Amino acid sequence: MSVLDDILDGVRADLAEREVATPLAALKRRVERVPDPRDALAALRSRAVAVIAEVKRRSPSKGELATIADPAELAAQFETAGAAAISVLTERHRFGGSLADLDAVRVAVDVPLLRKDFVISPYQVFEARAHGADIVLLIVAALEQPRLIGLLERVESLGMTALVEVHDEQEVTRAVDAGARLIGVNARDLRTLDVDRDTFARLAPLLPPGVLKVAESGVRGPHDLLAYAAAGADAVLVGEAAVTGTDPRQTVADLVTAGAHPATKVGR
Ligand SMILES: O=C(O)c1ccccc1NCC(=O)[C@H](O)[C@H](O)COP(=O)(O)O
Repeated sequence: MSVLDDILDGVRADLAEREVATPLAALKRRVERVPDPRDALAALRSRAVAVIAEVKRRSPSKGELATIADPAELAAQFETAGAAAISVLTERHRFGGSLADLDAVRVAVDVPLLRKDFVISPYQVFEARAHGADIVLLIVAALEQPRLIGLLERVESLGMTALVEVHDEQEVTRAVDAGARLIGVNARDLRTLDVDRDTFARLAPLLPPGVLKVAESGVRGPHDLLAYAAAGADAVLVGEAAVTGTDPRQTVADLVTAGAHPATKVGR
């Protein structure tokens, strides 16, 4: 069984429990009471290369990354450092995340929030909005095309932005055909979990003008951000480096500084 299949099994089991605990009708009522979503595309466009900093406790590739006792405080440090958006992993089994983390971070920061999970059902999209998310991750590899299109429409109908994640040329075609306006190229191979930073440079030229391009995974520091910028990234998503350093605020601040005026950025 692939890592993705294993993750999706856990996601389906958890989802079935939550659907019983909180029926969709109740979730929809909650959505009506939360403030409108923030404009994530505008926030990401406001920097030459925006930094999306991630609250990431553990991962299938690295195991335990950080003991994050207070995700709200960590996210506040990311925001103070200049992160344009904050990603919160909410998957439980392999990443140690939760919707409680999303709630805590929502209260602590004003920047757009990404619910980073393995979204396979409209229920999870309503859930993301009910818990204050502005952006929802849709992983092309986890979704048949009609479902990808349906979820993208659902995300946008709730005023949120979909970050549509791709790993290869075929997935780029599917994301573009689905109408994605924010596309993330993830350098981490979902079968081997290896990170190949050249994936972004290979796929970015296939993305149409007007699509905002996010380089996901493998950012160890400013040099990686600058390399992604040189290949055309509008934003980078950084998890491990942001949570494992001794000073998360400084780690993100250094990335933000590098992203403010990159010497080379394709497409600018
Ligand atoms: O991080 C993993 O091991 C992983 C494994 C399988 C599916 C997804 C995975 N990570 C999710 C992400 O996309 C990353 O958390 C994100 O891009 C940040 O990556 P990094 O900066 O390399 O932690």
